[in-house]
Amino acid sequence: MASRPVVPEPAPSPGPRPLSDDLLPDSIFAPERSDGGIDTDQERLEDGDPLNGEPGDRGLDLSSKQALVRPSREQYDRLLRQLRSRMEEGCGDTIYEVGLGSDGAARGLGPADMAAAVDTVTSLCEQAGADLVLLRTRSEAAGQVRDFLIRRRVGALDFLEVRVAVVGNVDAGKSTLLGVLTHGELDNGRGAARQKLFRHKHEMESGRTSSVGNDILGFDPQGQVVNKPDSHGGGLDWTLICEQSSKVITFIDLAGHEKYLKTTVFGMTGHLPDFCMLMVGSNAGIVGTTREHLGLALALNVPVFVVVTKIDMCPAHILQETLQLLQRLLKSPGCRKIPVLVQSRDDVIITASNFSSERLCPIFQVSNVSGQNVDLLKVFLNLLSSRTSYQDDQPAEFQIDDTYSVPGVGTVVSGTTLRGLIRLNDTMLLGPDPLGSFLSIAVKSIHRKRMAVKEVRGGQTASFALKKIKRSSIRKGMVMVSPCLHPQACWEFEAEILVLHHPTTISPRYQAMVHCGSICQTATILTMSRACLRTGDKAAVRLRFIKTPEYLLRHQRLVFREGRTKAVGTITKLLQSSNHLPSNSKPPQIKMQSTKKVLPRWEEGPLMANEEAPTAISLTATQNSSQPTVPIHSPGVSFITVACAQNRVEIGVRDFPRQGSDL
Ligand SMILES: Nc1nc2c(ncn2[C@@H]2O[C@H](COP(=O)(O)OP(=O)(O)OP(=O)(O)O)[C@@H](O)[C@H]2O)c(=O)[nH]1
Repeated sequence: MASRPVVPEPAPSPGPRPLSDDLLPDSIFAPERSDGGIDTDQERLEDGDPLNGEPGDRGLDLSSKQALVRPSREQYDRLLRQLRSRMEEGCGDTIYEVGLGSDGAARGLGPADMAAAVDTVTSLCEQAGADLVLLRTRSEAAGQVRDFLIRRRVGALDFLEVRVAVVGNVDAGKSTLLGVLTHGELDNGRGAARQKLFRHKHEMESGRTSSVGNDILGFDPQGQVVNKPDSHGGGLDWTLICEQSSKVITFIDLAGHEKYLKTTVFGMTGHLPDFCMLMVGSNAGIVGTTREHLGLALALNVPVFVVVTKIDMCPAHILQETLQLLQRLLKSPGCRKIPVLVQSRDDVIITASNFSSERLCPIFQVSNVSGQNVDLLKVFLNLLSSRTSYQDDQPAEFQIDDTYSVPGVGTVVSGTTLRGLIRLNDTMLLGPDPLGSFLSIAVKSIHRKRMAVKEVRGGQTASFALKKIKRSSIRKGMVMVSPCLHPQACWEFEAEILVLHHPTTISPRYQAMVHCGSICQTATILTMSRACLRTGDKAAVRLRFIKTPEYLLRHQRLVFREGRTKAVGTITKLLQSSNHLPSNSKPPQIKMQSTKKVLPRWEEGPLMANEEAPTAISLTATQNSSQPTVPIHSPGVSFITVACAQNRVEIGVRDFPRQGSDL
């Protein structure tokens, strides 16, 4: 560790700088300041985002560029706390500027001061368990300014994870760019690079992505790409990549064609992307689903960056036209973005440092055939930080976005850990089933990106092998949560929605698909705060799922969609808890298995038999009982059959007075 300089001078702390005009790269996209285009200092402070490090430091003089040159012991400690908190905010990494202050003094440090400041930063990184990589050095009025990437050191089986959803119209070059990035080989302009990514035969034949695909790109602590395709099959060894990486970018490759829109919406909501990479073919321009995909990212508050492809084959004036159209679209009142054309490594560092503001929208221009600017995109990807910060002490929640049956392993579920920590052999509650119940389940093994691990944290994707459960019992949209959360499923909820598009009017009883996290189920509008809704209208609505109850959270974003009709919104209230059948449904066929060996008992609960004449009824189940607690085939009792443990169990449903539970 470098020695700690101790000289009593005011210690500033180089925190994230608000973007100023002179920092913006020269761009055809001059940011509009009239609509508050760039965050001012005042805005940032009002947002609760301190100008320099911790809020507690605000009253101290932390503004001098000399801060890192000769800090006192107390100042050093404060700088260390500030660095740790910035790394936490950045989910493991942060960009650190040396030689800049916010006190108005001329920028830059002389050689001796710069060397001392770098010593201090190196020492701080040692203390914080982080690696330091120089990103760039630039000359300013009073000397040099250096930008460093500081990244938390990770263990052999750990890596920082960032998810990027890849969207854009058909033929924009999405799969091709991912092939080029992850396999390190350029395209031939006729679809060679994308072949390695397609998962289905029909995709190989048609050249169209139809499913949600995952590809990974690993970076070592120095920011070098670690992906090395196998020389025989051209496949990637995910385990090797994860072992060598300090950061892994997971690309969620989504379909461009309109007929796969449902899958694309599911990818954007269910896979929880940190960022959205919108791809635009420079020759085709803003066509097809481009606007729709951009709108979806904006509706879900996912920061967007744009990659314009095929610049090798596009005449200059068409490229300019596409870029100008993009500028207009991004600056329009519906988007309110600040487009920034990225043309150099400096531009990359500036835009990456300020990208988390969600207002900035970097635009890259690349060729997958010549490889032009692909390296700039790689540098940018390495600098992206996850947006999901985690705390291990929160109760764990995991949302399931896919299920598998793996020979020799059994049932496997994949998805995203929303919060908390899940360890091997932990017991979680899996559900809800069609009756809104949750089942106790043990985690047999855990994989992150095909690599066996012992635990996963909030913000990380993972696959769990589960004990004693059939794949058919699990569906996308279910969750696994910590038992201490006492999860409840709900049939009905209230949401504030904004109608983005509808050809006519929406009124009560209208049905559409609700996408919320990995939930994807039709719901009916029961009531609305307005008589009818048209494009652009906002309303509070009450919705009811038509098939099964779901596990929802207040403040979750949702997309309400049917054909070209789209609304977005936020859940404001959860209305009904579990064990409520939908008003118009038959008793569901339950496939869930119970691992409990205890004899199921009568359970009280108000099930809605039908909406007109709600009747309190009750359920009973017997498991290999020679003396069932209820005469099973008595008149007036209807039956459904459920699987319960390894045995068939009959559940009788009949009219049953609320008070008389002593059957
Ligand atoms: N010349 C040139 N061709 C490109 C470039 N990028 C992609 N292509 C070609 O464009 C075609 C379409 O690329 P894809 O990667 O399949 O497009 P996509 O956006 O994934 O399309 P969907 O999967 O249908 O949504 C392929 O033939 C590629 O070879 C590029 O930068 N330059």
